[in-house]
Amino acid sequence: MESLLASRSVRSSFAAAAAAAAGTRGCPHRPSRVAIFASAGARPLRAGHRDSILEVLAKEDMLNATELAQLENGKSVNDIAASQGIRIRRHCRPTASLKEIEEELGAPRNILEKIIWDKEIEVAEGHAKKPLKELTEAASKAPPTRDFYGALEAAYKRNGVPALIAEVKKASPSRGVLRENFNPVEIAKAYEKNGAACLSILTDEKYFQGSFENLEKVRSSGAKCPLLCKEFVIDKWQIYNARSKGADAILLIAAVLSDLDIKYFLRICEELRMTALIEVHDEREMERVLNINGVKLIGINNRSLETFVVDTSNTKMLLEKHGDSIREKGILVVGESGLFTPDDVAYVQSAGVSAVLVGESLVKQEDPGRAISGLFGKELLH
Ligand SMILES: O=P(O)(O)OC[C@@H](O)[C@@H](O)c1c[nH]c2ccccc12
Repeated sequence: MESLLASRSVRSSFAAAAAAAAGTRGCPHRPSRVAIFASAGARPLRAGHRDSILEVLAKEDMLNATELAQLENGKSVNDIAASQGIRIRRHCRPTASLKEIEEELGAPRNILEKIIWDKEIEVAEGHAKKPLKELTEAASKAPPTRDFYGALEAAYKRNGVPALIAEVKKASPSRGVLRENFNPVEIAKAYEKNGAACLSILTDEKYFQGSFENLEKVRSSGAKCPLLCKEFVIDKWQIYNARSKGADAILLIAAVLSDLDIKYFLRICEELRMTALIEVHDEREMERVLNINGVKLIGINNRSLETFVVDTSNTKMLLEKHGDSIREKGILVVGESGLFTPDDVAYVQSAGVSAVLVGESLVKQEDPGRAISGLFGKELLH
């Protein structure tokens, strides 16, 4: 499997084969991806069909790791995910109507699956508007990244309380609109002034009322903190897009991504010098992620993205079990969601987190900057 991830050599040999296949020349970008997706979800592809699609996709550098494995082994993307305990399915049909998708897979099982099904369509549209090649060029010209991991580590040492990743978040599917009068740059500046180590910018529009425009605005406003792009990443296109708009770090959600995709996306992050925050929610996801080399930052989400239930004891439970191997590997842990009081912060700190990711309890207050000292019970120093 590891050889699949040697993406450059795999891709260049595929690309050479594809270049020889005159019939594929000039093949429009989107239909080729659609062709694979049309049969990627549930059924393996016929060998001949598979090989020609593989050539086209490889030529255009459009495969993610799990798709490549699926094409090579004849296993469906959803089978590969399910074998790792992933409950979120892909429809792999970005041009189909919701009705057609639901005829095949039934209704989405939960909100996270719904978000991902919409994201598949959004990403396909993004590909069509801005080919990957354009984005990789833009990403290579973006100003250098800031050290997200280093900023968290330093802030924890400096303040003796978990470093703060303060989230610029207008709304969420579980809580609705959190702040009517929402100015992302003002909020980001207030967070920074009051000691946030890093900022998290929600970019999902449909469910969180975020945007890449917000990310760009905060980056160009003179904010110095490293920025996390808070997205539902399912495709490397999104990582290059985030980098080209100034992100220093990106969220990867283990409930959504197969091991192979996490490994592949980690490589891309490394290449772009970005930090990956890998989010887990349960025991199985934690075990999977701890078996992946190169993971430096793990977020434990106290909120289930499938049921919205928030339970901070989740962080404690997972760290009681895995704290030793996490420390051995030098991984920093971020406690995510549902933190409102100094007691909440102290609780996750005693469980072993070095950083916290907080949105609602800050953004809902009149002055989100001042809310920081309320959350920690003291002022944070820069
Ligand atoms: O607003 P809260 O409860 O403080 O949570 C912030 C952050 O943890 C939450 O927004 C979050 C954590 N993981 C996510 C994944 C996608 C979207 C949002 C999230």
